Amino acid sequence: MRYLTAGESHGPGLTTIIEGVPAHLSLSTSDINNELQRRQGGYGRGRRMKIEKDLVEITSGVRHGLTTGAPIALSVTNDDFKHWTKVMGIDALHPEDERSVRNKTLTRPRPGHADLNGAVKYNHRDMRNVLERSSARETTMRVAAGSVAKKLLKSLGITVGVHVLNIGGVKANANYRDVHDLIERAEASDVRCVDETASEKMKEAIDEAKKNGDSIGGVVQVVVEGMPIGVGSHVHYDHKLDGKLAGAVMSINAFKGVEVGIGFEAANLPGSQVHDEITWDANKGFYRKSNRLGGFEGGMTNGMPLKINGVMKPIATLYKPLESVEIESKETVSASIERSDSCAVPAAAVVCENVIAFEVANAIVHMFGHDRFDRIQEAVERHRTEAREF
Ligand SMILES: Cc1cc2nc3c(=O)[nH]c(=O)nc-3n(C[C@H](O)[C@H](O)[C@H](O)COP(=O)(O)O)c2cc1C
Ligand SMILES: C=C(O[C@@H]1CC(C(=O)O)=C[C@@H](OP(=O)(O)O)[C@H]1O)C(=O)O
Repeated sequence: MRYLTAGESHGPGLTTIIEGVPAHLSLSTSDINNELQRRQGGYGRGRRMKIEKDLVEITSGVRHGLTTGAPIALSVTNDDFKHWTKVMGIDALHPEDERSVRNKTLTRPRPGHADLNGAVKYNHRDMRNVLERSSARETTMRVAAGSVAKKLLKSLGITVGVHVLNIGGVKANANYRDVHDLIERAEASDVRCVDETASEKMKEAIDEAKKNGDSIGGVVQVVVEGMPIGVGSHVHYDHKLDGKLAGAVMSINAFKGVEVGIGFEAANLPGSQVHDEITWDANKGFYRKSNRLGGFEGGMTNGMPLKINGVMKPIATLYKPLESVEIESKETVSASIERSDSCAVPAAAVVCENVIAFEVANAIVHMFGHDRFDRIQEAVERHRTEAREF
């Protein structure tokens, strides 16, 4: 499976086309809308999310509630476009609209954003041409594509959840029974954190950053339970699933690092405290007593829950802006200020969950490869039985 996205932040709307989704998978608009709604929420979001009501339109690839095997095309309207019709118009600029466009022209690049690099690359004197596409508004469609993958995984008994581990240095005590408990508790929290005490402190940290015209980042953790053993590959670098997941996480706006299992902590510990001992039981087959390696060995799943952490840097647009240079006059100035979130970690957690779901589902379709979802279901069940009896 693969997908492309298109759309500008304040343009008419956003689109994705997903190719390779097997036929006969049950899929409804509400499966997608539920995920889109989750992405819009979370403490620390700015005013934009009050303007938008992200609702998907499925325009191909689904009939009578089932996928057909054809490309699935999804679109979401930008409700904010009505305030931007002159600035973001598709037709050639009309002279009487020039003033409105000039008012929104971006010439003071924001450190930490794509503004300057994109402008030099494409020779844009108005960096709005860069901002509009580099904006995380695009993650709406990544979540839409991921929600189709999540539906596929759910139908195979695989559950994906996410929670926030750290916001601005406030760390959560990440105790949960299983992924279902994690989901219930994280979704009940304004910051998607299972630790109620830490949730309150995280909210205070967000308020404090906002008050100071500053921003904060954090760490999110995606957990995937129910994975069959051996998904991914040890034989080709580009089929190693942990590598694919790391790439997917790093491709999210503002994500600067990825950890699998205990991640960077492995550098500080001896092997005896890192590797997960192998054990066997007549009912379960092979399993591990611990899960420090986050469900991966040799680029493949080992049957334990997948645990992937993503690190998000603080939001780049600052209401107390950093120093920059005006690109025409070359004068030292304060960077441009755009309406902004003060912390998007709880929202970005949903993006992280969905991009991971897409890669995991893709690896499953690759391994159990069929055009028909019912055949994939049978093949996964057979594989689970064989693994148990191995
Ligand atoms: C869900 C989400 C919301 C974001 N909201 C904002 C925002 O309101 N303002 C901002 O400057 N950056 C925001 N960002 C981050 C920027 O999009 C990101 O820093 C920018 O695209 C540059 O990419 P890079 O940080 O990966 O280099 C957001 C990111 C995500 C994932
Ligand atoms: C629109 C979304 O997030 C936007 C991401 C974003 C950025 O610079 O990445 C900047 C802000 O855009 P605006 O200036 O229009 O408020 C966020 O609101 C969204 O997540 O749907």
